[in-house]
Amino acid sequence: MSADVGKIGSSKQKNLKDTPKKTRRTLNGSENGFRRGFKLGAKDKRIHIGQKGNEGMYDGKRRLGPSSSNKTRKRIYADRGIGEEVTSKGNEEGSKSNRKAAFPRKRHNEQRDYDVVEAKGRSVSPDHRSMWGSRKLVVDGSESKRAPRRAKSVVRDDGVSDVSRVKRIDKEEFAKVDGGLLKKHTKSKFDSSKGLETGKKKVGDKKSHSEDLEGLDEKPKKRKRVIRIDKYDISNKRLDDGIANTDIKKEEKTDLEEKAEMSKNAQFRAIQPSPSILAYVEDNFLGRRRLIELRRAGYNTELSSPLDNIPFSNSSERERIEESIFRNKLTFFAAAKASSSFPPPDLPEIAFAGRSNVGKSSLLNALTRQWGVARTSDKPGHTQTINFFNLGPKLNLVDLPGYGFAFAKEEVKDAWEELVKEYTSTRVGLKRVCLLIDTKWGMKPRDRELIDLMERAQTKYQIVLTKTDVVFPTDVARRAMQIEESLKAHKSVVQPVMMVSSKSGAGIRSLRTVLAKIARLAKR
Ligand SMILES: Nc1nc2c(ncn2[C@@H]2O[C@H](COP(=O)(O)OP(=O)(O)OP(=O)(O)O)[C@@H](O)[C@H]2O)c(=O)[nH]1
Ligand SMILES: [Mg+2]
Repeated sequence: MSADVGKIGSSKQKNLKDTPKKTRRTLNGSENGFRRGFKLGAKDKRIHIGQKGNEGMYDGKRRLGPSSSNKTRKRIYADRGIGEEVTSKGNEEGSKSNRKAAFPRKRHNEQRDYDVVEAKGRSVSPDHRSMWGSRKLVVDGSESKRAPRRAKSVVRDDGVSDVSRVKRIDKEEFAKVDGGLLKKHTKSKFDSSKGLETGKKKVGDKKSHSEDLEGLDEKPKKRKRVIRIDKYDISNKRLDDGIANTDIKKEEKTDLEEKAEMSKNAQFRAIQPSPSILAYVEDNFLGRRRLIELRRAGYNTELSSPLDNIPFSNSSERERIEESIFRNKLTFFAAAKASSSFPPPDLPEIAFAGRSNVGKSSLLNALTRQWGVARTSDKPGHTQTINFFNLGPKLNLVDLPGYGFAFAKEEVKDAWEELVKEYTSTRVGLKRVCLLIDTKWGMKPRDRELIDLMERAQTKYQIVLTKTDVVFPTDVARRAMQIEESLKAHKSVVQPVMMVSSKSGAGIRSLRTVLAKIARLAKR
């Protein structure tokens, strides 16, 4: 019998299979010089604890008797047949020193285990319970030998997970481990999975048990594919060479783009604005300004667009506008989606063109101090038709849809652009196109396209820098200088470049003066 103690043979397995489940439980174990055994008889369903004395009893009602007084070794064998008694002589001799190391005299550790193993509310004597607290799996008689890896699969091959198995052990107080036995491990906590892992490491002769377990493992165990990554290799080559290469190329590309962008920036910074432009910027408080600076200069910063110095948009306040033509009421009278729906050119017209969101509609309102007549939005593409406004008996103002980026379909945007091109190149009575450029971003290819078109059509146009309040004064001057330089050779452009901010009101008065002059000089 002792020779069979630790062996998990296929014959044993067979026996086990043949045996009814409930009566398969004969357990034995050894620990700390104690000997305990549980034997469940086939008829009386009793577990006899201890090899010789068998003082500890476990009956069908889950009651445990007192522990073995002779303190023989305790070991649990789950694979014993009904009525079989198990000895573990080999264990006794083989590994006393190991056991000492594994189970030091720390009673408090054992005590922890006791609390966990309760048989349905009934108390179990510490000596018995302690052996359940352990999850050490002993396959061989020798504890000091390590269990083969297969032992793990043996435990799991019966289709019951480790966790549920241990739970069952708790519940029934039996170790039902095929071909193995549970042994006390003083250090183990009652963590089922952890406990089994620990046991797996410590038990068994690897070679002999691999052979023994061969029959049990009919299916070849699938090995998980392990991707080994060299922690010092930062190239990521092993994962995907292709991806790494494209990434590098992309990075190079963006680097080049950045350099180009940087060089553009550097070019812009290198621009030396003329003293006249700088003086104009300073006089009109263009660019980003502190409120305290404006206050010191005598402007009322409580007003909207304080630099325009006109508090409200009612008619009495509008009387303060220096140019009489802009005191008139601004009235919307036509919207056109196609050239066929343009109104007759009865009055001279001044149009406002530019990219979407550049501030065309806002400028119309700022010039006339009539907020909300031309609708504005922070969403590019708000104005989608050519909108005609009348400003008194002598002038019409025209708000054009923007081009470039907008929240609209490509076809729709193309249609707007075509409409703008048609209007600016063919419209009779069009006296000037104010081409608005965002001061921060400067001129874009689409702006140049329109310029080229107006040059061909000999339409007079003037550049107006908008949103000057968001950049530094020197940058406003630089941008004006840059554009003036780039358009020097153009014939239809009207100098100088105007600079405004609808928000602060800076430059609005100057623009009014220029536009009012056009109206005065225009012939019907
Ligand atoms: N900071 C600042 N923001 C401005 C200025 N002018 C307009 N804006 C803002 O810019 C956004 C666009 O203004 P719009 O007047 O609707 O621009 P738009 O050119 O008519 O735009 P589309 O009709 O889409 O072509 C709005 O949120 C305005 O408040 C300005 O001078 N300074
Ligand atoms: Mg608009």
